[in-house]
Amino acid sequence: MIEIRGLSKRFAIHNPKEAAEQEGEPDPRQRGRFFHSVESVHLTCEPGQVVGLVGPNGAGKTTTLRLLSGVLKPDGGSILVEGEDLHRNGDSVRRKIGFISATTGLYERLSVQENLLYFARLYGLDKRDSMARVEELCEQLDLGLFRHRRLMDLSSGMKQRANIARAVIHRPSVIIFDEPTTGLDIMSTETVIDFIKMQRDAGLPVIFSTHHLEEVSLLCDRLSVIVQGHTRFDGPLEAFAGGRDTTAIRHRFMALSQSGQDAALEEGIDDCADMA
Ligand SMILES: Nc1ncnc2c1ncn2[C@@H]1O[C@H](COP(=O)(O)OP(=O)(O)OP(=O)(O)O)[C@@H](O)[C@H]1O
Repeated sequence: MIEIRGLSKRFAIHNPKEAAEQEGEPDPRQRGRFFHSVESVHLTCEPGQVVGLVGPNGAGKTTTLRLLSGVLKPDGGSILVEGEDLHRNGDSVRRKIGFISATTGLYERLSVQENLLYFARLYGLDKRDSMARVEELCEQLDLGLFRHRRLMDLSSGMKQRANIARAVIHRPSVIIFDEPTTGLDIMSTETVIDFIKMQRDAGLPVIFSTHHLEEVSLLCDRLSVIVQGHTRFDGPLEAFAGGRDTTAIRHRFMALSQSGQDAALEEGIDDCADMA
């Protein structure tokens, strides 16, 4: 199980004066020398559940997932993974996590198989187990035909599938994927969606961010909506829009995004009354 409570993260602004003088609506998250990327984020994901993390551009999804993966350190709040505090037991918790984002990458000059074997060795898998794991993941992610090609010779969809294989080579017990299907064609998207379902069916908690509400409707048990650094909804998908209808989810999402932005501008934000 993953539990995030009251998470916050701010970044120092390179040029605070110039940023404050920019044209357009001022961003209420810029205060003094800091930009408060994540201000109050809550999220729960049980084993065998898929949680969709959604929000407008710049809402704080990637920052949240990077905090959750241990890549960034929070300024406040807590992250518990299977009852362990990420920032007290960093190494042990990070080993439990399979994380991909736009910045996690592979060695371009190595083949898919060479990359996977390299990362398997880093995680301490023995030779036979590493090979078995590579076979298994190449089959699950439909990479068999490309496993001996160098990364630099692959399309972005194939690279993303190889990237996912790398993220889970060590059999993590928690899956965190940042926009796993962005830029993928229909076939690759299907492969990634099926892979997420496989992880869920194996009893793992899965959190992924997306802009595709059809994926939310198809995959998610719970939804977490972030607007301007604040969680505005965290609960079962059914409670969000009364079902799985994509149009209803879209309407509710649009309304929540607008009211979240208005609330952020007015300051004094209360956490969402919808939270279940
Ligand atoms: N290192 C950083 N320094 C300063 N600001 C940052 C930094 N990282 C993120 N931000 C800001 O924090 C806000 C949230 O960024 P984040 O990437 O988490 O949003 P997001 O919800 O993932 O957006 P998108 O949907 O566009 O990917 C943005 O305004 C971004 O510019």
